[in-house]
Amino acid sequence: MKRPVIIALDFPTEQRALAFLDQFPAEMAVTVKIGMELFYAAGPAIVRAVIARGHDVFLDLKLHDIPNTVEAGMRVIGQLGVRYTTVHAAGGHVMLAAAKRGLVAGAQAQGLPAPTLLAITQLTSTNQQILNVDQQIPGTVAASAVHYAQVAQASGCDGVICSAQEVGAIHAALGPAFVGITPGIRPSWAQANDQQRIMTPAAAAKAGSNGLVVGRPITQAADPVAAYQRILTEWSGQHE
Ligand SMILES: O=C(O)c1cc(=O)[nH]c(=O)n1[C@@H]1O[C@H](COP(=O)(O)O)[C@@H](O)[C@H]1O
Repeated sequence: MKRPVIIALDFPTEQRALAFLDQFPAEMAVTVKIGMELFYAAGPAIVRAVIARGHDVFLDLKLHDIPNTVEAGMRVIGQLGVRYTTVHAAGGHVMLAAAKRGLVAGAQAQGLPAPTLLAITQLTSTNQQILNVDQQIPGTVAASAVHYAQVAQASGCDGVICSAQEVGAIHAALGPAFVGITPGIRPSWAQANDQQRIMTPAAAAKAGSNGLVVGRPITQAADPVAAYQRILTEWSGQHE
């Protein structure tokens, strides 16, 4: 299976996002994540523009609403030609199953392969205090992440978004084929920012992560292409 280093294209405008991508050699296809900031600013047009340049798109809109609304939203996302998309596992079984149904129906309507549906378990910005006090969920963050992964798998999701700190436990509980994509990645030379449950690319690879999501350590680097390649080398070096 392809193990991508997914670049989080967290920019406020289409111009800034495309100018960032212009720094990469034309023949270098990458996987980029378009999240709420860029999508709210530039809509489906930026998704199509990035795909037209030959890149894979992970559309990260983290749907969480009543099942009917999520199913309808996913039907539209399924028509865009993206490789991955996200939903919140906290929405529960009925909503997650509706998300999968909508995504598959949308892709089929366009004759496209269905995107990989990834459920958010516990955000990498969540710590023990947020879990126990704000969310009123007892136990550890890791136990909650594994639980949400079980709900996601039982509902037809293809994998989860989790911290690399939990991906080993999720694979142990649910099998290695269930995809675990891990943000909260910080090379030793980068700042943590607002992330709480972080890991280096090498440690995430050893823990069994199926793909990294990396934003600021690449997008805010003085030389983003060099930063991307440095992370790629650290990450893929551990898989050989
Ligand atoms: O769904 C995500 O991609 C996501 C889930 C999560 O638990 N934590 C997390 O950081 N992300 C996203 O991953 C990216 C991380 O960006 P940096 O912290 O700049 O590397 C952002 O676009 C976040 O929205």
